[in-house]
Amino acid sequence: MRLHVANHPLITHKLTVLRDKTTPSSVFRSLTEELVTLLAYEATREVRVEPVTIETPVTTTVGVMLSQPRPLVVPILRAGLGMLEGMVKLIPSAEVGFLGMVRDEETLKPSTYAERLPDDLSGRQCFVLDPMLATGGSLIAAIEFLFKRGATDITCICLLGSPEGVAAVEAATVDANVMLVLGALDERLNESGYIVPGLGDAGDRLYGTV
Ligand SMILES: O=P(O)(O)OC[C@H]1O[C@H](OP(=O)(O)OP(=O)(O)O)[C@H](O)[C@@H]1O
Ligand SMILES: O=c1cc[nH]c(=O)[nH]1
Ligand SMILES: [Mg+2]
Repeated sequence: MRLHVANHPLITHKLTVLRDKTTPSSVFRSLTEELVTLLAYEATREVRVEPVTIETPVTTTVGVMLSQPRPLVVPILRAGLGMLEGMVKLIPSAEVGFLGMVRDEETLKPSTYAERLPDDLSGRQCFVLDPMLATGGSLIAAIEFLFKRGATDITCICLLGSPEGVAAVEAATVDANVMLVLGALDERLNESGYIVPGLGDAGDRLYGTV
Protein backbone atom coordinates (compact mmCIF):
# COMPACT_ATOMS: atom_id res chain seq x y z
CA MET A 1 0.00 0.00 0.00
CA ARG A 2 1.20 3.50 -0.80
CA LEU A 3 0.32 6.28 1.63
CA HIS A 4 0.06 9.96 0.83
CA VAL A 5 -0.73 12.41 3.61
CA ALA A 6 -1.61 15.90 2.35
CA ASN A 7 0.74 18.52 3.60
CA HIS A 8 -0.89 21.72 2.45
CA PRO A 9 -1.89 24.72 4.53
CA LEU A 10 -5.22 25.16 2.74
CA ILE A 11 -6.21 21.56 3.50
CA THR A 12 -5.10 21.91 7.13
CA HIS A 13 -7.08 25.17 7.43
CA LYS A 14 -10.26 23.54 6.10
CA LEU A 15 -9.77 20.48 8.32
CA THR A 16 -9.42 22.74 11.35
CA VAL A 17 -12.83 24.30 10.67
CA LEU A 18 -14.26 20.80 10.07
CA ARG A 19 -12.89 19.56 13.42
CA ASP A 20 -14.41 22.48 15.35
CA LYS A 21 -17.48 21.17 17.16
CA THR A 22 -19.33 24.46 16.64
CA THR A 23 -19.18 24.16 12.83
CA PRO A 24 -22.76 23.60 11.61
CA SER A 25 -23.78 20.79 9.23
CA SER A 26 -24.23 23.12 6.27
CA VAL A 27 -20.63 24.39 6.54
CA PHE A 28 -19.38 20.87 7.31
CA ARG A 29 -20.96 19.61 4.06
CA SER A 30 -19.43 22.37 1.89
CA LEU A 31 -16.00 21.92 3.45
CA THR A 32 -16.12 18.15 2.95
CA GLU A 33 -16.84 18.70 -0.73
CA GLU A 34 -14.03 21.24 -1.08
CA LEU A 35 -11.56 18.99 0.75
CA VAL A 36 -12.26 15.96 -1.39
CA THR A 37 -11.70 17.99 -4.55
CA LEU A 38 -8.30 19.07 -3.22
CA LEU A 39 -7.39 15.52 -2.13
CA ALA A 40 -8.64 14.07 -5.41
CA TYR A 41 -6.08 16.14 -7.24
CA GLU A 42 -3.36 14.07 -5.55
CA ALA A 43 -5.35 10.82 -5.63
CA THR A 44 -5.83 10.98 -9.40
CA ARG A 45 -2.19 11.61 -10.20
CA GLU A 46 -2.00 8.12 -11.74
CA VAL A 47 -5.41 8.12 -13.41
CA ARG A 48 -5.11 6.36 -16.76
CA VAL A 49 -5.06 8.53 -19.88
CA GLU A 50 -4.48 7.88 -23.55
CA PRO A 51 -3.13 10.15 -26.29
CA VAL A 52 -5.61 11.91 -28.57
CA THR A 53 -4.98 14.16 -31.56
CA ILE A 54 -6.99 17.39 -31.65
CA GLU A 55 -7.10 20.58 -33.68
CA THR A 56 -6.57 23.83 -31.80
CA PRO A 57 -7.48 27.05 -33.67
CA VAL A 58 -3.77 27.25 -34.49
CA THR A 59 -2.48 23.74 -35.19
CA THR A 60 -2.82 20.00 -34.73
CA THR A 61 -1.55 18.70 -31.41
CA VAL A 62 -1.53 15.57 -29.30
CA GLY A 63 -3.13 15.78 -25.85
CA VAL A 64 -4.56 13.16 -23.51
CA MET A 65 -8.05 12.06 -22.43
CA LEU A 66 -9.14 9.66 -19.68
CA SER A 67 -8.94 6.05 -20.89
CA GLN A 68 -11.78 3.54 -21.03
CA PRO A 69 -13.11 1.89 -18.96
CA ARG A 70 -14.11 4.96 -16.98
CA PRO A 71 -12.93 5.21 -13.36
CA LEU A 72 -15.38 3.94 -10.75
CA VAL A 73 -16.05 6.09 -7.67
CA VAL A 74 -17.41 4.25 -4.61
CA PRO A 75 -18.63 6.32 -1.66
CA ILE A 76 -19.14 4.29 1.54
CA LEU A 77 -22.56 5.26 2.87
CA ARG A 78 -23.48 7.21 4.79
CA ALA A 79 -20.60 9.57 5.44
CA GLY A 80 -18.81 8.87 2.15
CA LEU A 81 -21.80 10.29 0.31
CA GLY A 82 -20.72 13.72 1.53
CA MET A 83 -17.56 13.33 -0.56
CA LEU A 84 -19.20 12.27 -3.81
CA GLU A 85 -20.00 15.66 -5.35
CA GLY A 86 -16.47 16.94 -4.78
CA MET A 87 -15.04 13.90 -6.55
CA VAL A 88 -17.36 13.81 -9.56
CA LYS A 89 -16.79 17.53 -10.08
CA LEU A 90 -13.21 16.58 -10.89
CA ILE A 91 -14.07 13.48 -12.95
CA PRO A 92 -17.55 14.10 -14.36
CA SER A 93 -17.32 11.03 -16.61
CA ALA A 94 -16.73 8.65 -13.67
CA GLU A 95 -19.21 5.89 -12.97
CA VAL A 96 -20.51 5.74 -9.39
CA GLY A 97 -21.13 2.57 -7.35
CA PHE A 98 -22.35 2.39 -3.76
CA LEU A 99 -21.47 0.43 -0.63
CA GLY A 100 -23.53 0.92 2.53
CA MET A 101 -21.63 0.01 5.68
CA VAL A 102 -22.13 0.67 9.35
CA ARG A 103 -19.81 0.02 12.26
CA ASP A 104 -21.25 -1.58 15.39
CA GLU A 105 -20.30 0.98 18.04
CA GLU A 106 -19.85 -1.79 20.68
CA THR A 107 -17.78 -4.35 18.78
CA LEU A 108 -16.39 -1.82 16.23
CA LYS A 109 -17.03 -4.44 13.51
CA PRO A 110 -18.50 -3.22 10.21
CA SER A 111 -21.47 -4.76 8.44
CA THR A 112 -22.61 -4.19 4.86
CA TYR A 113 -26.27 -3.24 4.41
CA ALA A 114 -26.30 -2.12 0.77
CA GLU A 115 -24.32 -2.74 -2.39
CA ARG A 116 -24.73 -1.42 -5.91
CA LEU A 117 -21.56 -2.03 -7.90
CA PRO A 118 -20.74 -3.36 -11.37
CA ASP A 119 -20.27 -7.17 -11.33
CA ASP A 120 -16.88 -7.09 -13.02
CA LEU A 121 -14.30 -4.58 -11.86
CA SER A 122 -11.31 -6.06 -13.65
CA GLY A 123 -9.35 -3.34 -15.42
CA ARG A 124 -11.22 -0.54 -13.59
CA GLN A 125 -9.51 2.12 -11.52
CA CYS A 126 -11.57 2.36 -8.33
CA PHE A 127 -11.71 5.36 -5.99
CA VAL A 128 -13.20 4.64 -2.56
CA LEU A 129 -14.48 7.60 -0.53
CA ASP A 130 -14.92 7.60 3.25
CA PRO A 131 -14.08 10.59 5.45
CA MET A 132 -12.93 8.49 8.45
CA LEU A 133 -10.35 5.70 8.70
CA ALA A 134 -10.56 4.67 12.36
CA THR A 135 -9.91 0.96 13.14
CA GLY A 136 -9.81 0.34 9.39
CA GLY A 137 -12.50 -2.35 9.56
CA SER A 138 -14.92 -0.57 7.20
CA LEU A 139 -12.32 0.39 4.61
CA ILE A 140 -10.76 -3.10 4.62
CA ALA A 141 -14.20 -4.68 4.13
CA ALA A 142 -14.85 -2.28 1.22
CA ILE A 143 -11.47 -3.03 -0.38
CA GLU A 144 -12.06 -6.80 -0.02
CA PHE A 145 -15.49 -6.38 -1.63
CA LEU A 146 -13.87 -4.69 -4.63
CA PHE A 147 -11.08 -7.31 -4.82
CA LYS A 148 -13.75 -10.06 -4.98
CA ARG A 149 -15.26 -8.30 -8.00
CA GLY A 150 -11.86 -8.35 -9.72
CA ALA A 151 -10.53 -4.87 -8.89
CA THR A 152 -6.73 -4.65 -8.88
CA ASP A 153 -6.23 -0.88 -8.70
CA ILE A 154 -7.84 0.88 -5.72
CA THR A 155 -7.28 4.39 -4.36
CA CYS A 156 -8.94 5.33 -1.07
CA ILE A 157 -9.51 8.95 -0.08
CA CYS A 158 -10.15 9.73 3.59
CA LEU A 159 -10.20 13.12 5.29
CA LEU A 160 -8.74 11.78 8.55
CA GLY A 161 -6.92 8.55 9.42
CA SER A 162 -5.54 7.01 12.60
CA PRO A 163 -2.14 5.29 12.78
CA GLU A 164 -3.98 2.10 13.87
CA GLY A 165 -6.26 2.25 10.81
CA VAL A 166 -3.40 2.90 8.40
CA ALA A 167 -1.47 -0.08 9.83
CA ALA A 168 -4.53 -2.33 9.54
CA VAL A 169 -5.16 -1.38 5.89
CA GLU A 170 -1.47 -1.84 5.15
CA ALA A 171 -1.48 -5.33 6.68
CA ALA A 172 -4.64 -6.29 4.75
CA THR A 173 -3.34 -5.12 1.37
CA VAL A 174 0.23 -6.41 1.26
CA ASP A 175 1.45 -6.62 -2.37
CA ALA A 176 -1.85 -5.19 -3.67
CA ASN A 177 -2.06 -2.05 -5.78
CA VAL A 178 -3.75 0.13 -3.16
CA MET A 179 -3.11 3.80 -2.50
CA LEU A 180 -4.38 5.67 0.53
CA VAL A 181 -4.69 9.46 0.43
CA LEU A 182 -5.34 11.21 3.75
CA GLY A 183 -6.08 14.84 4.55
CA ALA A 184 -4.34 14.30 7.90
CA LEU A 185 -2.91 11.47 9.96
CA ASP A 186 -4.21 11.98 13.50
CA GLU A 187 -2.69 10.90 16.83
CA ARG A 188 -4.59 7.77 17.87
CA LEU A 189 -7.90 6.06 18.54
CA ASN A 190 -9.63 6.50 21.89
CA GLU A 191 -11.18 3.67 23.93
CA SER A 192 -14.45 4.02 21.96
CA GLY A 193 -12.68 3.66 18.60
CA TYR A 194 -12.96 7.36 17.72
CA ILE A 195 -10.13 9.25 16.05
CA VAL A 196 -8.29 11.71 18.33
CA PRO A 197 -8.34 14.68 17.88
CA GLY A 198 -10.68 13.77 14.99
CA LEU A 199 -13.95 15.49 14.26
CA GLY A 200 -16.50 13.21 15.95
CA ASP A 201 -18.94 11.08 13.96
CA ALA A 202 -18.66 12.27 10.38
CA GLY A 203 -22.09 10.90 9.37
CA ASP A 204 -23.83 12.65 12.26
CA ARG A 205 -22.04 15.92 11.58
CA LEU A 206 -22.82 15.81 7.85
CA TYR A 207 -26.47 14.97 8.29
CA GLY A 208 -27.28 16.60 11.65
CA THR A 209 -28.25 13.36 13.44
CA VAL A 210 -26.38 13.84 16.73
O1 LIG B 1 -12.46 2.46 10.48
P1 LIG B 1 -13.69 2.04 11.21
O2 LIG B 1 -13.42 1.72 12.65
O3 LIG B 1 -14.43 0.95 10.50
O4 LIG B 1 -14.65 3.32 11.29
C1 LIG B 1 -14.85 4.16 10.20
C2 LIG B 1 -16.25 4.06 9.71
O5 LIG B 1 -17.14 4.68 10.65
C3 LIG B 1 -17.91 5.68 9.99
O6 LIG B 1 -19.10 5.18 9.48
P2 LIG B 1 -20.32 4.76 10.43
O7 LIG B 1 -20.23 3.30 10.78
O8 LIG B 1 -20.42 5.72 11.57
O9 LIG B 1 -21.58 4.90 9.47
P3 LIG B 1 -22.26 6.25 8.94
O10 LIG B 1 -21.42 6.72 7.79
O11 LIG B 1 -23.62 5.79 8.50
O12 LIG B 1 -22.33 7.25 10.05
C4 LIG B 1 -16.99 6.15 8.90
O13 LIG B 1 -17.66 6.87 7.89
C5 LIG B 1 -16.36 4.86 8.41
O14 LIG B 1 -17.14 4.17 7.47
O1 LIG C 1 -13.78 9.15 14.79
C1 LIG C 1 -14.57 8.46 14.12
C2 LIG C 1 -14.48 7.06 14.05
C3 LIG C 1 -15.37 6.37 13.29
N1 LIG C 1 -16.34 7.03 12.61
C4 LIG C 1 -16.44 8.39 12.66
O2 LIG C 1 -17.33 8.97 12.03
N2 LIG C 1 -15.56 9.06 13.43
MG1 LIG D 1 -21.33 7.41 11.63
